[in-house]
Amino acid sequence: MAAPDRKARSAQDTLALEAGEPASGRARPAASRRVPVLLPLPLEGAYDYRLPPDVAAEPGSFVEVPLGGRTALGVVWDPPENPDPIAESRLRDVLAAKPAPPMTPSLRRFVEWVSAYTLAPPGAVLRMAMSSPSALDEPQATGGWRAVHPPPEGVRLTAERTRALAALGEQVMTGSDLAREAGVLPGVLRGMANSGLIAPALLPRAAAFPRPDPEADSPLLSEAQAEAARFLRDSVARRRFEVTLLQGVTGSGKTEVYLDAIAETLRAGRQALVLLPEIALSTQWLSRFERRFGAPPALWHSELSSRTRRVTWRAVAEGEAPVLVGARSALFLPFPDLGLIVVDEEHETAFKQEDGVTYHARDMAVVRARLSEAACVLVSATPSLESVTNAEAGRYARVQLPTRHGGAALPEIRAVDLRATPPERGRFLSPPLTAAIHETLERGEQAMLFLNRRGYAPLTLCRACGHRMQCPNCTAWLVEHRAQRRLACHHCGHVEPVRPECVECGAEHSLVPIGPGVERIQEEVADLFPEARKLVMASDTIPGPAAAAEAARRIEEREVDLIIGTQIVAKGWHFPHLTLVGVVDADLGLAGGDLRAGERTMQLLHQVAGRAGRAEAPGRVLLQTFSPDHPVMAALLRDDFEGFLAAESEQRRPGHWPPFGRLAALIVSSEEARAAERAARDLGLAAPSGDGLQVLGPAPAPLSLLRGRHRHRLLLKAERGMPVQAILRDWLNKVEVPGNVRVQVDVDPVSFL
Ligand SMILES: Nc1ncnc2c1ncn2[C@@H]1O[C@H](COP(=O)(O)OP(=O)(O)OP(=O)(O)O)[C@@H](O)[C@H]1O
Ligand SMILES: [Zn+2]
Repeated sequence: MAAPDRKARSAQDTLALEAGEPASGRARPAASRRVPVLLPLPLEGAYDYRLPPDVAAEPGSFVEVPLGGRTALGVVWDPPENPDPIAESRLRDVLAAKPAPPMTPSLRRFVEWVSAYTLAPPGAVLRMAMSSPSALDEPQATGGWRAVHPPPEGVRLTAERTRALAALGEQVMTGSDLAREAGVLPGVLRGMANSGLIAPALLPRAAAFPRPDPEADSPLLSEAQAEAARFLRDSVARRRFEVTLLQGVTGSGKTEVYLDAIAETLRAGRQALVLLPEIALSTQWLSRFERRFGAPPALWHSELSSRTRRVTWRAVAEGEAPVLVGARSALFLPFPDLGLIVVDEEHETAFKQEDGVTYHARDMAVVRARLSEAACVLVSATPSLESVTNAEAGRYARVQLPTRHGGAALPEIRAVDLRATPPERGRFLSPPLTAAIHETLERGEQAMLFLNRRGYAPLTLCRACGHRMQCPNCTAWLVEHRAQRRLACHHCGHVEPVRPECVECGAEHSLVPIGPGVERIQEEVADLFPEARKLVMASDTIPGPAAAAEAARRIEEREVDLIIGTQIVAKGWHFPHLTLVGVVDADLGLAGGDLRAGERTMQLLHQVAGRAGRAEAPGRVLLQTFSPDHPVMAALLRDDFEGFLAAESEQRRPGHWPPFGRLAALIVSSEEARAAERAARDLGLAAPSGDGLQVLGPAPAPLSLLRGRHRHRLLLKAERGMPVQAILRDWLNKVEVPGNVRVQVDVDPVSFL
């Protein structure tokens, strides 16, 4: 395998001590084979086991093996190129093979690739590919009841029993379904079973996922859409790895275009995977899919029940889930024949996983597509500089949709200069914005106010002593959530009640909220527009799919006049009656100034703006800003996303910043401040050097305390084409890090906190 070193190690070598077992194996007939088994544990590599002749397993098979004193599940891996075997006598036996389709070679290569790229142990990556261990067992048929024919003689048929037999007819039903449908108590069914009227039977295994029909209801595509769709269909039909960047203005109908590519994948009998950044909020997307294909897709995200996970995982492995829509973890599902991967809103930072195995799902989607000989489509109105650069270099194809669908115009974007027309004291909405809301509501249209901050106020300050309410576990202010009467840390979840007095100086009624969150804007709007029906959309008010669907319904059916929301309102929504978008603080994302602050702000504001005027009525957007001349604002006002990216490239290219160079971060953390600092210093002293390489830091992280851990950061910057992983591996090998310190490796970091 690529990454780990597989020095003579066996389950026994490392775990015998722990389990207190003697290191000797039982004698076995010669017909046994030696096989490497990768376990879903953070180990350096696969362990060797002996495969007894009566256990049928091949590379990819899921197997049970002894590990220390217990049994573990693993995957038979591929024989290493340079075997460095441990003694035959010390091998332990594979216990059994699981009745599940073996892991395909392409998924095994993917696990290795992700491990080598991210420096995560291969077993930690494998763990993501074994996310539903119970799916490896044969699906159990559910027990139910059938009617006995002919009914035994002399058994009394009450009205209830007759109803139950009528409800049952010729089918097999579960007891609870039957009782409900016949309107009888379970006791009635027990009596019927005792007297032989009904008998146990197995329910037929229902197809968990109906096949989406590629011809069910395809819309008439516009000329531009049809051309783009043809390009993607051809790409799918070539059955080889290709990446296409599908770039179209907001509301141009990109979704319909890639749904067409999914239809082509279905016709080819292959599977399609769609990655969405916020699957829980994608209710409009799901109903659109169902309309187009006459059946829902399979879903994959962290909130599925374990039963649904099991059924879905198994269906994917058996090729029974033709289209799967999921969060980033769906990349590790066992598709046997993946023909297409779509990454929608490819610019979204939500695709970066920050804990555990640190990977970027967009980038790994490209890798998975390559290893599966599949087409890959990256979709966005505001693509990342990474993807645009790849397209310009010819590594990706690029297809564009320059206009909105159905003749809708793009919204007009204007700045409100807060220096010239400030809000009243203690308020946050300027006169031009409130006037625009007024006009919009008068016309019976909907308005949306965007502020990317949850809660009431981001900072609570004591007027008497100047104390700022801070999280005890993090370098962060506590955010007031007035509705719940508490202060919360948005990093670790710490909450405390709002107190009448200052914790520092004891002064009473001296605490004042500083700055707005969406709750505070809602309060201001309630004051200004008491009649308007309002809806706050933030992750705490829209916690899941049901709430998102209900919010979307209320907006579509015009039960809402004014929407106040955080970044969740920027995502893909299509609200035909929404014509005004007001951005309360357009400068917000520019503070802090990490590498991509400008790009991200541009993308976010462009996406929010894109919610306005998507149907007949024209839309407009007002950006409240203190710096209307900032390049980001200027580009938004000129509607010049391309120009912005070009300028951004020119800034990053000379210094070899991504995507013109590579970055990798080391985050050193410990509950003990001194230990973290010392380890960071040692890593700094051992830092690699050379042409085209630079190490920045160590320095305390901006979030120098997070969940009670003290944090320091180092950043490796390398020119494109340098072997970053090998450099990192050498570097880490040089430094002994004590057990109470964790060093997290983040290749291609997105966050610098
Ligand atoms: N060919 C078509 N026929 C009928 N309706 C269409 C067609 N194409 C797009 N639409 C409709 O136009 C609207 C906008 O399309 P869609 O949401 O796909 O745009 P988008 O490019 O994904 O936008 P965004 O990037 O802003 O999310 C949707 O309501 C969609 O159903
Ligand atoms: Zn905290």
